[in-house]
Amino acid sequence: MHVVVNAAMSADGKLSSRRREQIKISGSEDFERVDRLRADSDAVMVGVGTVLADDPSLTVDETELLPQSDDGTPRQPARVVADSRARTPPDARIVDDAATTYLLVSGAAPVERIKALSATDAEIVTAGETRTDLDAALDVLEAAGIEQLMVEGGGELIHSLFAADLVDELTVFVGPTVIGGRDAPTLADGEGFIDEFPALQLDGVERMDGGVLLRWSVPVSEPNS
Ligand SMILES: NC(=O)C1=CN([C@@H]2O[C@H](COP(=O)(O)OP(=O)(O)OC[C@H]3O[C@@H](n4cnc5c(N)ncnc54)[C@H](O)[C@@H]3O)[C@@H](O)[C@H]2O)C=CC1
Ligand SMILES: Nc1nc(O)c(N)c(N[C@@H]2O[C@H](COP(=O)(O)O)[C@@H](O)[C@H]2O)n1
Repeated sequence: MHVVVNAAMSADGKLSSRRREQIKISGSEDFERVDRLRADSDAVMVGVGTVLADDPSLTVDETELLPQSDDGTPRQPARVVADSRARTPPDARIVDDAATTYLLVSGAAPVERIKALSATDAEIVTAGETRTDLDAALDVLEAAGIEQLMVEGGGELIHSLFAADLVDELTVFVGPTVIGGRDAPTLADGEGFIDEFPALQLDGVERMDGGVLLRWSVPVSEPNS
């Protein structure tokens, strides 16, 4: 599986405000690029923090970019939520019938939450005891035919993916604004690294929407000899 993390951040590295409300950082050119990246991916993933904050649909707007299903309708990429305790609301847009949705829960998810979500069309994948085991869960997705996985955030999930060495590419739009706030989400939150910081290779820099798009890849780490 190829994992591409994509996000938009302010010039000071924030994904949204301290109120955790979605902020429009990208301009039209970047949003069109994101739409194409979604269309080129087999699935689009977020953490449940993003679902609770933004209620995203994660669908492709330009449906001409999509392949056709057997019934002739455009086939949207699947949606994926890392959701250890099954906190996704059953009426969230991400579990509507626009696309297949996988909810990656852990063994700690309360039975009544799982029951409520089982009434939606979402497929529930259990991996990990108290927190979603991303390595194991991504293996399940790969077995289901997901070869390119796009991850849109937020900062907790992105940190965990780097910590588990699961990221292949990182694209970041850095927009022309300052959000500030010590508690505002950043590109990689979680506990943070104190050594063995993930290394990146810069593959491209492009001016866009008054900001800049940075394309990074994650070099394959050499096994210890
Ligand atoms: N500017 C941008 O491109 C984007 C901004 N955002 C913003 O990010 C914020 C949400 O980000 P966060 O609060 O960091 O939440 P998040 O979206 O990263 O979700 C974190 C949650 O995912 C669940 N989870 C399950 N397994 C996990 C694992 N192994 N590792 C980490 N988390 C796991 C946990 O419940 C955890 O609390 C919102 O304010 C949203 O607007 C989100 C996506 C894109
Ligand atoms: N790429 C990008 N640029 C911005 O300026 C943003 N605010 C975001 N936010 C993320 O986009 C997702 C919303 O998806 P839908 O449009 O509802 O499909 C969600 O994950 C936001 O946090 N992204």
